[in-house]
Amino acid sequence: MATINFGGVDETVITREEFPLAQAREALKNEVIAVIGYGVQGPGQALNLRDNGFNVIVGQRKDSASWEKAKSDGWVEGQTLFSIEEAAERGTIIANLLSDAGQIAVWPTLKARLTPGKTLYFSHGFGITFKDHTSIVPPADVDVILVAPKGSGTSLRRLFLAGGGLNSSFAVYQDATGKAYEKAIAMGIGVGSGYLFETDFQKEVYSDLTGERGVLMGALAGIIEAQYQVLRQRGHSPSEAFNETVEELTQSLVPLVGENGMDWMFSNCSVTAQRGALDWKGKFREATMPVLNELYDSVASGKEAERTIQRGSTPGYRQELEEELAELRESELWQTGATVRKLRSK
Ligand SMILES: NC(=O)c1ccc[n+]([C@@H]2O[C@H](COP(=O)([O-])OP(=O)(O)OC[C@H]3O[C@@H](n4cnc5c(N)ncnc54)[C@H](O)[C@@H]3O)[C@@H](O)[C@H]2O)c1
Ligand SMILES: CC(C)(O)[C@@H](O)C(=O)O
Ligand SMILES: [Mg+2]
Ligand SMILES: [Mg+2]
Repeated sequence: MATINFGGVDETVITREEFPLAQAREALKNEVIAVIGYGVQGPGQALNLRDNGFNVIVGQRKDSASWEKAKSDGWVEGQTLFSIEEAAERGTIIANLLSDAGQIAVWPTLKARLTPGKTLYFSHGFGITFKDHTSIVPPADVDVILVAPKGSGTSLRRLFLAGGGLNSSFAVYQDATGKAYEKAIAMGIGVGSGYLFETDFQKEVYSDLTGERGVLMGALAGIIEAQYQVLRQRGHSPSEAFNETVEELTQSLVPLVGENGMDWMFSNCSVTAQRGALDWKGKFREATMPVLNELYDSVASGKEAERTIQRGSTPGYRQELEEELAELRESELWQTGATVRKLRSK
């Protein structure tokens, strides 16, 4: 644990130096970690845990595409790859990495195998926080912990392979054994996190749902569409509109922000750009603040959870999502993007 000053505010966080991998392995040496679900976060966490030397098994629906993917990632049927029921039976830490809506249908299966002293692990505060909608209420004699990597499972794995890590939040909801806190931190290190910051289940889900619907995904996609449309309507070519909206953002400016902050990116642009961007930044902030507050209210009221569950438990929903993503992919904007990406190396 170290107290670190974040922009003037002290926070207690855990770094990999303070809680090294060897300590995490020692803390979980008697545990069998059953990763249930092999979608996006499942593979990232299971493979990182396995490569970090933990005792890991995977539980997944048989005869699904994810079952085949697990096999091709080296999980062996009957040894490290099982049905959900069998993995939950064998696991002492049950890592519930099913989709948030899918967790509802599978909950009775997991609950029946959560014998005293076991640990229930999540990567989202969704199921527990919105228990009025999910009915996920763990038995009192199990530990309930959370590690939520702040990024895609794909990036978690890629960064791990490159020697880095995604920062994760962690939380303890229920400490039946007195060891829940240590287990949560050890799991955080095991899955390949960068630094770990403490939260609670409600704060995790409120911030996560806001972030992904806001700046990280929803607002990003929306503002890109708006600027592209304005440029196209004002007579600019697809190439010009796309480069000025997306390609430059991803290839030049956001990497500079990631490297050394917003002012660093600004200072690597012309003074003309800096003056204009500083003048317009406030307008964008003020214009989006009401939308972001509306979004937060929608999350906190449970409306977003209700919709996630309602849509996510509708048969054919994955197909519906695929169709919406295909529509995005086939739009002029993103078709232009595909062409621009092909031309990158030419
Ligand atoms: N996707 C990410 O990178 C990411 C990042 C941080 C946290 N999370 C959280 O991690 C958890 C897993 O997310 P994900 O995106 O990997 O999930 P996902 O949508 O990819 O689904 C994971 C697995 O759940 C299975 N599944 C869904 N419904 C099922 C059902 N009824 N019965 C049996 N299996 C079922 C699917 O086959 C799939 O293999 C969620 O709580 C999510 O909020 C995800
Ligand atoms: C990767 C994200 C957006 O951070 C995660 O929250 C998710 O739900 O997939
Ligand atoms: Mg999320
Ligand atoms: Mg997230």
